[in-house]
Amino acid sequence: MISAFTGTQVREAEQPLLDSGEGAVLMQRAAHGLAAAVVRELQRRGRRIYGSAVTVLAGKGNNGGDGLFAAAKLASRGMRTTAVLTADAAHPEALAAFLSAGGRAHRLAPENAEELAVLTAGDDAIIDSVLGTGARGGLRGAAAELVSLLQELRPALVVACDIPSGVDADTGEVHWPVLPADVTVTFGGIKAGLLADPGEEYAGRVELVRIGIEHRLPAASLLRLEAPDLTALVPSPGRRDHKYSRGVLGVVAGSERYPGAAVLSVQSASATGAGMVRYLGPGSVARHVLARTPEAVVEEGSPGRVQAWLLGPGIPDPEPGEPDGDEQLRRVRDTLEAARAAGQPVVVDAGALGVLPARCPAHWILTPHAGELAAFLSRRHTARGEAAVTRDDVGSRPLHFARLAATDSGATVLLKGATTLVASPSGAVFSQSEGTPWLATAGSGDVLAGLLGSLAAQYAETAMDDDGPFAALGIAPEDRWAAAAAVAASLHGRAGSRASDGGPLTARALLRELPERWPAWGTGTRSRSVSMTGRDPIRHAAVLLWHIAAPPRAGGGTLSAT
Ligand SMILES: NC(=O)C1=CN([C@@H]2O[C@H](COP(=O)(O)OP(=O)(O)OC[C@H]3O[C@@H](n4cnc5c(N)ncnc54)[C@H](O)[C@@H]3O)[C@@H](O)[C@H]2O)[C@@H](O)CC1
Ligand SMILES: Nc1ncnc2c1ncn2[C@@H]1O[C@H](COP(=O)(O)OP(=O)(O)O)[C@@H](O)[C@H]1O
Ligand SMILES: [K+]
Repeated sequence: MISAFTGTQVREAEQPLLDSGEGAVLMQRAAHGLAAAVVRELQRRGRRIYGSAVTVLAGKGNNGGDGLFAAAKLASRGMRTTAVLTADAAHPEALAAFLSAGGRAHRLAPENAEELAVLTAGDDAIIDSVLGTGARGGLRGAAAELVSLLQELRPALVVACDIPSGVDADTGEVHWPVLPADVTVTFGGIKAGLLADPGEEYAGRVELVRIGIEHRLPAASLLRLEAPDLTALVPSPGRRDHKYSRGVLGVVAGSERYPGAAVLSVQSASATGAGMVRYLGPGSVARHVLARTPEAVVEEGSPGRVQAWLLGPGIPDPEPGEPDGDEQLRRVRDTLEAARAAGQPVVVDAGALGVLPARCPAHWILTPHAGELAAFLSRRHTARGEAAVTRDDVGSRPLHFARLAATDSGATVLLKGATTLVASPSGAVFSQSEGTPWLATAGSGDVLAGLLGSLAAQYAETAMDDDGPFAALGIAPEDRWAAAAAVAASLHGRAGSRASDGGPLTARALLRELPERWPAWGTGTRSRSVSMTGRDPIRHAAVLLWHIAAPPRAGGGTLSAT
């Protein structure tokens, strides 16, 4: 699992060492890691180190100090080094070290910004050390102009020091302009803003350099599941399990207008391990569902026992002033009441988001995209006389609004996007980013909803217990449903990347990829390996053994009929 921290958390962890006079040592470690990353990246690209040119854009704080010390180290390896000092001052010791290593320094001013941009853009590498965790707001004045020009000139390699300047280390909010990095070398702890959009988009590959403060860090502000976590968390049946004990999912989805969402979500749930799927909806939709998933059970009256519910895919939003006008929405409301009384987990998607009560339990998982989250929050805010929230607001501050929705409603909130964020009402957040933009295709969210519903049904009985797999990974009880949703987001993203293979994909192709790759999600997808905490090796071994013992599936096959 990858842990990420706010800038404040990292600074607080550093403080005792700064107080005891070890700041210079920390900075040397950071600079050493930064210089090594530049060398590695140039070598990866087949560039010689000796004689290549690197420019450091250095601000006046410690971030600039890191960059100047790193450039001094690169100068001593024979690189041609230039510093562009973006402020009226620079870290004095670092600048002295840089100059005595043979570096040349220019002071940036409005008059020379264009000339320096052209000079710098042709270099083999640029180090962005203008602003770090001490930034307030973004680049201004000549520094903003220089970076805007550099953006257009597309430098060969940009390595950001700690965080791309202009990205908020705590939230991932972006103050433009920002120079997009190929690599961000971050110190002491990964900054949360590197794993949340829009900041993540500017960070490139993230590398963590340990500087000796790691054991002082508090609980992470943001977590990301990795392949070994999925291995531990994806459910697999015990030898004596039967279809009811494996988890039964009830689905209220689809409408005359959008029958496909019911088809896809039921098929997805059925293909991803639920022991049984019970479908509730209009007869015409049920016929489509059965045509694709004959193993689903269509319920006409009150359904048999279920462990969890999926409500809402393909159900239109409630009409203003007439929330109960629609037959499916009435079912959703009734089911929500029954599920609350029974303590059942519920996945709430699309139209069902419009009929939620003011307070929900944490085992209800909402799955909005940015537009749906904006509408959800706006309904609540305007009812209290507060300002509405737009889709753009959510797009520029997704971490803030996902957290707000979770704390305000009490539910777990999975906000879909390029990076999917899952906020627990406790404030903890998971961030998963294994997908591909090709996943932005109609029906892809319905597949996610079915997958998450299926997992919720399988997790409902015992997985959240203190001797279950989430506890074994050190996940706090109040954050386990958020982790469950993160498992779904991760599997969905990985399946999407495989189904796409760099090209367009359909929701049907995504469906085929999910179960086929069930045992092998961990391999071959982009993952940022940093640190793993508290994995239970015994359970891990047991799961692996099950996968080894399971017969290989036929190529392209799914567990359900297609
Ligand atoms: N504290 C430490 O000992 C360590 C800190 N490290 C580095 O230090 C950085 C944090 O250093 P600082 O606290 O000096 O913070 P910064 O280097 O981010 O810069 C803060 C300085 O920039 C100014 N400033 C803030 N916002 C600005 C803006 N929008 N435009 C222009 N100037 C602005 C401030 O007035 C302040 O002088 C980290 O990101 C990391 O790179 C590392 O060297 C590891 C050890
Ligand atoms: N640019 C992107 N990169 C990666 N994944 C994306 C991107 N855009 C959307 N997705 C994913 O695709 C899915 C789309 O869901 P949704 O918007 O509900 O679509 P629909 O309602 O049409 O099924 C979500 O899982 C989301 O995270
Ligand atoms: K920086």
